[in-house]
Amino acid sequence: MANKLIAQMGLHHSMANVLAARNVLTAKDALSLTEFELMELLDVGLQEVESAVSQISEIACPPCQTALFLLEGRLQNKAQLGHLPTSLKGLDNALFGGIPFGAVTELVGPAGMGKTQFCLKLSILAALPISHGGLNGRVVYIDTEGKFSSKRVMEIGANSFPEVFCVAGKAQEMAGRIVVLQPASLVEFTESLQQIKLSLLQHQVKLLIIDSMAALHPVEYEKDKRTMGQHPLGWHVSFLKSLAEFSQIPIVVTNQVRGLGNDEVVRYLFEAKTRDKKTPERLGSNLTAALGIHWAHAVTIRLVLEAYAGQRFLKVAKSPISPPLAFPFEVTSAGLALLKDDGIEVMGPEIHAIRCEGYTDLVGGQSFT
Ligand SMILES: Nc1ncnc2c1ncn2[C@@H]1O[C@H](COP(=O)(O)OP(=O)(O)OP(=O)(O)O)[C@@H](O)[C@H]1O
Repeated sequence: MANKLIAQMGLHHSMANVLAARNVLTAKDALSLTEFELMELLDVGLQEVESAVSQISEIACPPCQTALFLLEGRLQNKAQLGHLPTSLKGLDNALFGGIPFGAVTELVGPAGMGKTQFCLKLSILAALPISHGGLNGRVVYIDTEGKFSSKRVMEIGANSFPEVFCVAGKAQEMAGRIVVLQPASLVEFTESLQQIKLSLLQHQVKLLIIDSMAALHPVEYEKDKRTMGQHPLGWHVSFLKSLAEFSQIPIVVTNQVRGLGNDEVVRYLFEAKTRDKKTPERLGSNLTAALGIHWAHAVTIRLVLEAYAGQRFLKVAKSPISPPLAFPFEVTSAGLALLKDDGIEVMGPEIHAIRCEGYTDLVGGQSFT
């Protein structure tokens, strides 16, 4: 509620314009200032400020409501709430439509498992015309590892949506909607995030991707977290959550895995028969998501991509609406493809690779908090 936009609150247009001109955009921006500070900043009288503050406060603090009221409201607003369909039928069914708007969704898994492939496909889906199941919007893709491949975007697009990508000029139009930022450091990444807040609304951005978040996480922190104090990505975690709420778009971030008691992020090459000696023989309970528990609590949906017995699986590991399901998948020239649309309920010990910190793990409902 603190992130509710003042522009959508029905204030008198002269007051709304003055607030916008002074960059007071959300309820939080306005209510963090005293009335006298607002008078000074906006150059208006006390009465106007009091009336605006009272209207903003009333809207920002909603009245009590019942579960029935919420249910009825949700049904009515279902179309507006929205999801970005992933084109993976089983996953979309499990998530009631796809990647939800207004929330942070995380893809976690070892290197080479397909997280970037999934992100590229999601970018295409967000850029596609609505008539083809897309969102007809722009995408901001923050590529912290320098792995973004336009060629692969074209390949996935042409193989998944030939009816769009094979029309002259359309592939270029779709690719032109994906804005790629490649920050070279955590400081640059922080600056990019601060700058895009307004652009998301102004430029019809329908999806924000950060691939990968773990690459920005300083390794020294994991070695010495007791003495280093605050989590280095603590601000980013809160900012992304509020950005998702504020912009009502889906935010997708990737995270890697590391060995327990081992600071290095695990590199796992799915095709390679020979593995790094440090990599556990079986991707078992020795792996954990590279960004720790603080991060795990901030994401609304966690999808784990992992391999077991020579097969890749996509698991819904954390979701407020879906049971823990696993879908076998492969990466094809058209991107990720599920081998089965019916998810396997993963409560038994048969599939488990990555510990999910901060909530119930898929293995036998055991909690690792
Ligand atoms: N053109 C293609 N056709 C089929 N499969 C492909 C193609 N390109 C990539 N892949 C598959 O995608 C995998 C790489 O996936 P991806 O780059 O998404 O990994 P990742 O999980 O993002 O890794 P990292 O954590 O290092 O970023 C390769 O192992 C390969 O199996």
